[in-house]
Amino acid sequence: MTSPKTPVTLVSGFLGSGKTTLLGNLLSQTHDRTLALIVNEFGEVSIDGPLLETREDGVELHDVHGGLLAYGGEGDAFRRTLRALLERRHTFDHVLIETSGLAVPTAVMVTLQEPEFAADFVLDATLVVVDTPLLLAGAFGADAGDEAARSAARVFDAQLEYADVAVLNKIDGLNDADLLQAEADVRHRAPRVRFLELAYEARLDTQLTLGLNLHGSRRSAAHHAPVSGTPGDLAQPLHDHSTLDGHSHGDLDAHVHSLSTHQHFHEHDPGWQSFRLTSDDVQNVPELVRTVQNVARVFPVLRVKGFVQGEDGTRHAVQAVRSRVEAQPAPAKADAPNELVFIGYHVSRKKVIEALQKALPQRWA
Ligand SMILES: Nc1nc2c(ncn2[C@@H]2O[C@H](COP(=O)(O)OP(=O)(O)OP(=O)(O)O)[C@@H](O)[C@H]2O)c(=O)[nH]1
Repeated sequence: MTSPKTPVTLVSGFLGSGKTTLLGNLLSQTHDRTLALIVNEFGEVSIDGPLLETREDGVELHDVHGGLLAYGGEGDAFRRTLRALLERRHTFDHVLIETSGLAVPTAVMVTLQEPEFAADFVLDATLVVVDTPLLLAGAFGADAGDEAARSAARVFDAQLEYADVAVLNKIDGLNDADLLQAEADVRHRAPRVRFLELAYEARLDTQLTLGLNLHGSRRSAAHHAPVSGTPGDLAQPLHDHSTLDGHSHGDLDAHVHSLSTHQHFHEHDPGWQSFRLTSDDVQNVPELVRTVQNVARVFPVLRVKGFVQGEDGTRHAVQAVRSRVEAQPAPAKADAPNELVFIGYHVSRKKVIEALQKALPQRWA
């Protein structure tokens, strides 16, 4: 008897939308199944891997950093990882894949449909994590001011297009009117998204996230049962299932068709660049936070993340999404460098170094 296919959930979402935070919370909440996690980051070093590594025992983490999960290049690293997972398929129940904030999930979807993998893995659902305050602020508007914003809008729209579930994240400070507006925005931009979920403080309901079976060939009406229990009005299914057309996400064959006709989405806008800076000095963390904030205001830097050693000896995780910067104590790690990864659009490494040099006594290079 052949064993059932292992479900795979894809988690996409623009840079800094909260994918890693949501996954970290999901891992610590999920006790009824064993998860394998593949994380892909844009940039030459992994920051999310270490953040997730410390979370939970019994989760196997595969870090495919260095670019976008896509055809060729990193796509081969992804295939190698999938092959490694295939060999130990009996040791976990579900695979979660976090794609980079600049990736569109189609490349992963296509790879899962290759004969080598399709016999053992099945796409469960594709989630897109939405930075709701940024959406409401118009940061992903097609008519947004600069080229960086327009490129961000294109990536975001392509991520929405292939999502089954849109997760409205970072909603802690929002009121009902904001949430209704965000729902309307998502509905308008992505009429094929099937479900909206609200993630309060980056927490998702496991029942509404894993095991949705939205792409399996033996789907039944029953698989929607848990979704009907979604809390809150906004979390209702966006569509009557019967109204979905053949091009929709509801059917494996339809997907093959739609994916192969949309391969151009894999082409990555070369304007997006990342670089890593390091420092040998201990850092005045509040001062560093202020400086990173200024850098993000002055330069087209949309994301900064890394770890630094504070003057009091505490290691901190630094996270910036646009000019919103925070530093939180992180687990100590001997000999870990002070490192910050900057991701931006046509951003000059040299100018960012100069700006840090000007504002801080510590040397970054
Ligand atoms: N206020 C608030 N902040 C959040 C929430 N979720 C995530 N964040 C913060 O947003 C920042 C980015 O979160 P990540 O989880 O690293 O985002 P990501 O999508 O994995 O980022 P990339 O992998 O770089 O694209 C961090 O500073 C988080 O603490 C939330 O629900 N509310």
